[in-house]
Amino acid sequence: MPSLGRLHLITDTRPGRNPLAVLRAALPVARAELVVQVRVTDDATDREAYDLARRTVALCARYGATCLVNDRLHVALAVGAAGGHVGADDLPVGAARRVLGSTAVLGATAREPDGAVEAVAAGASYLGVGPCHATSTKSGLPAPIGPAGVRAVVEAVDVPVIAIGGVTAATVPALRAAGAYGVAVIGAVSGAADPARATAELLGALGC
Ligand SMILES: Cc1ncc(COP(=O)(O)OP(=O)(O)O)c(N)n1
Ligand SMILES: Cc1ncsc1CCOP(=O)(O)O
Ligand SMILES: [Mg+2]
Repeated sequence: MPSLGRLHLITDTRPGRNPLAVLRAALPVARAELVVQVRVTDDATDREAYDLARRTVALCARYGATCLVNDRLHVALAVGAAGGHVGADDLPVGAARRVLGSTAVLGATAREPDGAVEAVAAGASYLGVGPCHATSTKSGLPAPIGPAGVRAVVEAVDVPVIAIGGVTAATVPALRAAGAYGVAVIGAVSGAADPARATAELLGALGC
């Protein structure tokens, strides 16, 4: 399996956002260091998810970036994405691994060490850990775990830990110091006035 990029950019498909424009800005800056996770709103149709994922796979291929699909693993397979990401409301990790096959990238959401160890045993190749900080991008989340919560998971597993939730360039150093391999963001890039510059700042903070 090729090495995982350290900056995960999750698409923002809420009304008024333009995920493909954001990707066109971020990809030339981050190239192979970028993992794009196609995440659509729950009310999006599979056809809408497929169309965005298909275009994202093509864009990523131009820059050597990796494309993953959130939740909808049949869409990941249909567009030839490198893999997918699942959480508590999605297919269990073991089932997701069977769907995607042994060589795919499979991310799983974890919040504490026990869940993290279980996810890795079931076949996760990286963990998305959070929310690290407060965020308004996703509702219904539990309290933030902070860098200390990230460290607890890092110490329990031997796969890359990707910190998520309210991550900005300013909060990256503490997350890296806690052992995070990389970070996943939505707002820090999609909500930025200049997404290319925001991408460069995140990469700089990650030491890439
Ligand atoms: C890298 C990364 N980490 C965590 C998540 C959250 O996944 P999940 O808990 O399934 O929530 P949704 O994103 O599906 O709403 C993620 N997507 N990516
Ligand atoms: C999908 C998800 N899962 C945990 S936090 C989060 C949202 C992250 O978005 P942002 O980077 O804008 O806080
Ligand atoms: Mg999910």
